[in-house]
Amino acid sequence: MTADYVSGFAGLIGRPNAGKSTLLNRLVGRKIAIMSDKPQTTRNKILGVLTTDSYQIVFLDTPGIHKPQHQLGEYMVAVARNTLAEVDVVLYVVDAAVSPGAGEEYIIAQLKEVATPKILILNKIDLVDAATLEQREEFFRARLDFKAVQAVSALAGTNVAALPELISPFLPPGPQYYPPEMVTDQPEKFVMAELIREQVLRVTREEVPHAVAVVVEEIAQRPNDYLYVDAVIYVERDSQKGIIIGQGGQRLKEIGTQARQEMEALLGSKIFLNLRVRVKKNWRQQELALRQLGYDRRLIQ
Ligand SMILES: Nc1nc2c(ncn2[C@@H]2O[C@H](COP(=O)(O)OP(=O)(O)OP(=O)(O)O)[C@@H](O)[C@H]2O)c(=O)[nH]1
Repeated sequence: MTADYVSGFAGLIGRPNAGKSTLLNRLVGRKIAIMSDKPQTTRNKILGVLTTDSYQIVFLDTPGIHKPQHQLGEYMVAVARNTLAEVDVVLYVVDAAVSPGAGEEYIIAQLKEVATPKILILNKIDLVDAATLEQREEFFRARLDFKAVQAVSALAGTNVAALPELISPFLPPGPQYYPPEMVTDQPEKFVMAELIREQVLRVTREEVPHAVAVVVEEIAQRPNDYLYVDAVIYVERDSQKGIIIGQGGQRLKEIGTQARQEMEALLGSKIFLNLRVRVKKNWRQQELALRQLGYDRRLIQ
């Protein structure tokens, strides 16, 4: 690792079907984004990590941003926008084979609100001719200021290798957040956290807004094929803690039971879930995600 090492976060954004997962699989070189068939109501997920001798790029999903506001609630839109503002660079992936419509205009409007450097990725060039590609580039350039535009075919792998070199100039000096051998994060932890969070939202409905984060702190193998899972539900206020726990702990019990059953179905093993609720004012998803992997950003910076 060199003294001028850079590392940071690249936020991926794009309409469903633009090819984000395919691109990430190409970039990081392994099948990832395992939750892609779930509705995109999730918080940012770390999709993958690309580590070289001179930089480390952590790819973050920015879910929700492509959805119309009324489906999401203002809070979620604000969270998505905060992510875009917090990452070091935004990768906007578009399907060059289709004419940009209202969905793209919506994303463009969101991106206009943030000052983060943006890179446009025109995907699926294997399906379009040169004139169309030029038209698409003009369309997007006329609407947003991009630091770079790269035409790729995520499926065929064309030009994908050029992307990291376009991204790395926008990363600040920083440490390797993740061990170099780690291609993706620990997906099972993220999946489990997500399953718990879904149950929290389901059981509490409108009472607790989306101010909930879940961190799976430990997964341990126990005798008789049991997996011990230790998880914390973070909320921002004491009142929210009360809502989640419920009368006599009833709600927390329901959340835990449902989440455990889903985990068991997904992982095919028996699970003992130890679930707690903690109040943490102004939690930030990136910090929690790093913590989930055993890193404390405050300690390593
Ligand atoms: N021809 C062609 N097809 C592509 C390319 N990249 C992705 N696809 C296809 O487009 C479809 C959508 O790709 P995904 O990677 O799942 O898209 P996504 O943006 O992750 O979609 P969501 O999960 O809905 O957000 C899949 O059928 C891919 O095989 C490409 O470069 N060329």
